[in-house]
Amino acid sequence: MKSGRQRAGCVEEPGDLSCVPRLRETVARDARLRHVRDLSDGALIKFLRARDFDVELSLKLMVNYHRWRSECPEISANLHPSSVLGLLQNHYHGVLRSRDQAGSRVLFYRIGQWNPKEFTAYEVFRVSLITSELIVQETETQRHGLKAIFDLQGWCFSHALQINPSLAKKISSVLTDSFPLKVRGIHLINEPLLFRPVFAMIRPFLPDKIKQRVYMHGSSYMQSLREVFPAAILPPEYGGTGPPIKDLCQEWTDFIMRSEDYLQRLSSIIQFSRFSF
Ligand SMILES: Cc1c(C)c2c(c(C)c1O)CC[C@@](C)(CCC[C@H](C)CCC[C@H](C)CCCC(C)C)O2
Repeated sequence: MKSGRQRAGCVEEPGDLSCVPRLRETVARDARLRHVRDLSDGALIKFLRARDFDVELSLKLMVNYHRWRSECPEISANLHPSSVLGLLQNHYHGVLRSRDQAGSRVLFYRIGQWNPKEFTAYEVFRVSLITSELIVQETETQRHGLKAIFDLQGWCFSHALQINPSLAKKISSVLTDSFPLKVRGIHLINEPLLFRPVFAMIRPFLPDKIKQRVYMHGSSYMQSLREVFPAAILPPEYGGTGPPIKDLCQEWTDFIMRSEDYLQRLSSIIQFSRFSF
């Protein structure tokens, strides 16, 4: 039997939107989140969708999200894109124009375009955080999560040196329980032997669920990547028939730059609040 709300046509997904006021009350009563100002439906629902409408788990995710941000000001205090424009202009990162067959957003990162003499790992991390904050606003992404392609061509010793155990921990917590996005797949391509010790540092912190979603494709990745993503959405450089990498990077950089004001607002909320954990 359909519920009243379904009949009225308000529920457009299996999750229960009546959870929103319940989460709002729980957050309002929680001392750890007393500095959180935005308790709008939109702000709460992304945490609920990320945890399949379990209020307890959504609350935990919210606490972790705010704690992570306050503990990592080097990454999250200034989300203004001007600080990472050089990376974006060097075509380090882009997002595919179309979602995959599961409705996931598909992001790609090209390590070879990161010059570690110019940008620290924290700044590189910030690029991911910026994109995550932008795509988490999309309802479809809240529902179907993201997949990331890491092209590790050009990974060298100077990159490896930047990844210390503390950063490895930050990477694993953002993948696991500190950001309201469902990570549906991490696809590593062109990974050199030199990447193994770095992944060995991150791996122990990952729960089995995420570990199982990390795929190593090696250097003959074209075939196996096309088994994961439709050729029509992949750029030709990765064996697809979609738009080329440079167009995708340009489009996403333009989108990030147009979102400057929103990102600036997000950072100031974090900068001026005092979280006490
Ligand atoms: C919300 C969210 C964030 C914020 C995010 C990622 C994903 C999937 C997210 O959902 C993936 C990338 C990461 C963790 C930033 C990584 C930054 C570092 C400095 C890049 C260096 C290269 C890594 C050593 C390559 C392997 C990483 C995978 C095992 C994730 O940032």
